[in-house]
Amino acid sequence: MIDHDDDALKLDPGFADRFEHQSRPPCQLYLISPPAIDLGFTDRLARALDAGPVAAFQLRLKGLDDHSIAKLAEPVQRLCADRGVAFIVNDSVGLAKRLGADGVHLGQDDGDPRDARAMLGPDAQIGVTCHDSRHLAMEAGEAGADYVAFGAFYPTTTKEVQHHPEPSILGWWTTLFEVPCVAIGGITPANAGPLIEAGADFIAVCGSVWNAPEGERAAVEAFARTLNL
Ligand SMILES: Cc1ncc(COP(=O)(O)OP(=O)(O)O)c(N)n1
Ligand SMILES: Cc1ncsc1CCOP(=O)(O)O
Ligand SMILES: [Mg+2]
Repeated sequence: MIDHDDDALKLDPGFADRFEHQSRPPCQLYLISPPAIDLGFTDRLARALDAGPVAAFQLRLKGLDDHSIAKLAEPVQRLCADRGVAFIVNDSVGLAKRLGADGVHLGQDDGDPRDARAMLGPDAQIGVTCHDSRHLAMEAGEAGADYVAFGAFYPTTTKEVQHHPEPSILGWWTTLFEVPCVAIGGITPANAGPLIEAGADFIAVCGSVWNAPEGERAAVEAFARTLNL
């Protein structure tokens, strides 16, 4: 078992087998939906996805029940599928299953990744929020997460946050583990550099794309330049 003291960082032997020995693919963009959308959102999403490489899109609609989200999801999911972008559902394993999504993102109160795996199967992408905690990240890795997410690195108005990791947590993770890590929270084309250099496998972004004064197309183009894509 993992020692519950972050400073001790003791790993079980099985998990240690997943130590990193190879170079990693370049950092990619993970786009998160605005907290609320309407049926016209697909035009904006198409502009964003056509502006540069986007590895994954997360449907994160807070305050709606699964049935309402399912109705909004259908054209969004089709658009992602047409462009080869992984479609990830936030919070709800049941909704991810119902929609046949590519994966689900789980916060610390959104359920156990092992239960999600049992419901969604081996091919599902399961991500887990780990805030600023090495311990939570190792727990998520042990539980079979496909990525761990650290944040919020920068001030954000998209979500009330209590944890602010240093970029060095990304380097620590990538030095030790193969499971990809996602950096999130207030990331813009202008401030993403230190997170990419520290080792983020993905940068997850919301407000800097959907609230960009110059529009979502220009924002994704700017991220593509920052990422050298
Ligand atoms: C990629 C990614 N990282 C973190 C989160 C936050 O998840 P959670 O802590 O469950 O908070 P809500 O997003 O549900 O408000 C995320 N959604 N995606
Ligand atoms: C969902 C979430 N989890 C931690 S910060 C955050 C908000 C990300 O949105 P933004 O890119 O606008 O800060
Ligand atoms: Mg959540």
